[in-house]
Amino acid sequence: MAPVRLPADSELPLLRTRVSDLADRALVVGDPGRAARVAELLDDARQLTANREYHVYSGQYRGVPVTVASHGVGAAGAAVCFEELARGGVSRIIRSGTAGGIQPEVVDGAIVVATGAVRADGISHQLVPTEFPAIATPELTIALRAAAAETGLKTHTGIVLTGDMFYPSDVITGIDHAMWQRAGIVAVEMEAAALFVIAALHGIESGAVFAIDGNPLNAADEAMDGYDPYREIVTQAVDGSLKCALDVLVS
Ligand SMILES: O=P(O)(O)O[C@H]1O[C@H](CO)[C@@H](O)[C@H]1O
Ligand SMILES: O=c1cc[nH]c(=O)[nH]1
Repeated sequence: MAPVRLPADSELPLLRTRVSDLADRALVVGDPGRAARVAELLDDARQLTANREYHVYSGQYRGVPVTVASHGVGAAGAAVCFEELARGGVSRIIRSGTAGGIQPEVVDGAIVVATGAVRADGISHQLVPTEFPAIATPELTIALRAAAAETGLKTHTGIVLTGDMFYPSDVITGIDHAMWQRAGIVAVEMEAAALFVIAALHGIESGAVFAIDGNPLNAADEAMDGYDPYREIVTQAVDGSLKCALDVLVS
């Protein structure tokens, strides 16, 4: 079955955006509030739609048309956003999000560029078997790493872990962060694997850059009791990673 491409005059069922209003390049973020803040950085920005967790804007960045869309928390809902953008003809998608550090040196305020993602999410296995790797487009990864280095913030590059569990249950811990630390995983988040897999299946480009908002193992806080992503040090890294994502999106 060839990847679906929708006609320009159709509307994406859940993003509720007309295909003809989409730019060729899209920045995706989890938080609708962050999408609104990114829209303020664009010229001629206009909000196309706000349906469920999906808030969609189009505008121009450095003279290049771009779309910004929020996808919410979790790979299954985010996959709807990524799939509809691809069906609508978007050919480059970059995710800019927050993530927790897994290696001891990956701490608050740093930027992480993902080379690929561990597929510990629930949706990507239903799209293609586990043996299929979740990898970012190498050219975008290299460009994101160079852009991150320019921010002056501490940056790391490597494989991230995409999981569905943010808060562990008190019955059993669902993700063995220490094991993934031993395997060299840099950071943990919840949507990148779905993006990389869906983009690969559609034959389009994808990349991801993250602001680190904590380190559950360093803090001995796998229960995430002390989680606070709204501190100034995290906001600076979020702004830095958004700028990297936009610069590479239009490069
Ligand atoms: O900051 P965003 O892009 O939402 O990304 C991260 O933050 C959320 C959890 O707080 C998850 O969506 C995770 O992937
Ligand atoms: O999934 C996530 C996102 C941000 N920070 C974390 O620790 N985990």
